[in-house]
Amino acid sequence: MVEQTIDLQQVRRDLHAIPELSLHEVKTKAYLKKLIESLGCSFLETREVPALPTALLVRLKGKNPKKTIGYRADIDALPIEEKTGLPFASSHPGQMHACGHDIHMTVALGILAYFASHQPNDNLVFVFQPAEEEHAGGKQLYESGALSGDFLPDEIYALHDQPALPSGQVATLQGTLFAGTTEIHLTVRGQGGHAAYPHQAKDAVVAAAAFVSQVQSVVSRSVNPIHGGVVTIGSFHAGTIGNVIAGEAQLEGTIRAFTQVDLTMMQERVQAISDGIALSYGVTMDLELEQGGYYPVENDPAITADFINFMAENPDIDFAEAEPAMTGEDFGYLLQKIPGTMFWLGVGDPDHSLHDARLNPDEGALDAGVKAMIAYLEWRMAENQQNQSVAM
Ligand SMILES: CC(=O)N[C@@H](CCC[C@H](N)C(=O)O)C(=O)O
Repeated sequence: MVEQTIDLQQVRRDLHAIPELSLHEVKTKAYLKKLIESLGCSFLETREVPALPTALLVRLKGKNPKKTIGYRADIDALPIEEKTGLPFASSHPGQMHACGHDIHMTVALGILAYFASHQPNDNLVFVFQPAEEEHAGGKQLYESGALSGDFLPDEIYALHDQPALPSGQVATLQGTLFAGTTEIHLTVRGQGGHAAYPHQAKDAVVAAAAFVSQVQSVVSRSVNPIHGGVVTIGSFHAGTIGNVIAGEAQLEGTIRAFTQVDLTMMQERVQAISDGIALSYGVTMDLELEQGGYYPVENDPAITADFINFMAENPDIDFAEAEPAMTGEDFGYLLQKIPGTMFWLGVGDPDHSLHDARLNPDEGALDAGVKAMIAYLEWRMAENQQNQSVAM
């Protein structure tokens, strides 16, 4: 029987009300820090990350540590105007926890609070990571060297909420769970002019529109259909008024695939299309393809087999095998460095997807997620104790 030592629903609502964009998670970090300090735990220490000031690492020293187990929660929000109408909706205009990172943080805090009052056998390191949605905070954190010494986990876990799954359901798979992604940042520069004299201008809207249309052929013509892939342009800004030809257009997008080989090939195709547009439309295409922060999320085979067996065999846990998804996650970068498992936690809102302004996760999932992870970690640590004593 696991008793919650913090009010999960209240914590989630507090965090939901103060969403902050990637690398600006100042209030969020202050909230996390205050709550963690209020636990008054004698075997808890925190580590700051000067290179990534909104990150926070927390270590619980184990009673008889054989391993250090990591648990990561991302803490940033999205530039979306919330449309849930909830009483605890975002108090920050144009910013929303529409990807459920408020849920991620609350589950992490629930696990942390439990082990702060029930000292674990192994060391536990909680990673509150900024900038998952953009700027590859996981990569930045790792490269800063903060996950080192006592704070370097032997294995690491993280969840992502999933509105399409029933509330509280845990789901994952052995192998690649999420795609690798590359952000697209494009500025098209032409020559503005009067709408009536297109021959004297270089229309950035027409060139950018051609780019948007032509990159659709990358997935349909260049990617093996059995492999799958995504090219989405999610943002397109240009022009000021209907009778002026725009001289500049700004586009943002994302390229996704399940393997680095496909991702690299797709990047090359997007680059080639961009070069071709520059030539044929007489514009400058300033194309930036962000590299390396969002690797495919590859679950470690052995650790994930143990995780799946435990979850599937536990009668108190609703477990399902997951299908791979085209979502990206910079936890994929951490999994390249530290073996571990990422899993979905169902939050039962099938009418709204992640990144929807109306997303309203069921809060019952918080308790289920915390209990499932506590049960798993206790079992895992007991196994570690046993295995180490047999080996000695
Ligand atoms: C789970 C989720 O929604 N993650 C984001 C990660 C963004 C990756 C990167 N910034 C990109 O846009 O390619 C997602 O959009 O899948």
